Amino acid sequence: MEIPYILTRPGAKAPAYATPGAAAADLCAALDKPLTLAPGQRAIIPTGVAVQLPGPQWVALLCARSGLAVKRGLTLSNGVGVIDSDYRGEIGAGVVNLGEEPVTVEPGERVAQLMILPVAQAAFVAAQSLDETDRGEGGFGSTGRL
Ligand SMILES: O=c1ccn([C@H]2C[C@H](O)[C@@H](COP(=O)(O)OP(=O)(O)OP(=O)(O)O)O2)c(=O)[nH]1
Repeated sequence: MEIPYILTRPGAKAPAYATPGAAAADLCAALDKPLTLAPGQRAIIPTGVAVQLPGPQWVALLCARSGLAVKRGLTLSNGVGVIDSDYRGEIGAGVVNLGEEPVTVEPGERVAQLMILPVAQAAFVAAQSLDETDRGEGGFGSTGRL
């Protein structure tokens, strides 16, 4: 499938799959100078990319890059970003430094990855009861640790 995009800032980079067959395309920091986040500090990093999804049956999910998160402590402050199909603005990466050291993001550095997925347009229907399952209401670790 083709996803039209525009670059909204000078120096912005197009979304790009790091390897053929990768599930998500990397987005880069459209910064004009390095940005340093202190431990615990949050920021919105502009990506300089706006996309046009084909319609409401599609969503783009903005996900953390695991290396950045695991090695340097920089992850997405909102967990996963939901990019609605009707959104035409620049995609921003809300980040937080969860580490104990300052983290510097360089201009052009890959900061997040964008995954395109089909999505169900569900109708939520109020009901009197829900059908029974083996799990029932068990959750939050109800099956134990091992
Ligand atoms: O990490 C993100 C998450 C969202 N967005 C953009 C695209 C999305 O379509 C829009 C709104 O996101 P969301 O619905 O999560 O925001 P909200 O906090 O519920 O506010 P809104 O009232 O704008 O829906 O913001 C981003 O650029 N990056």
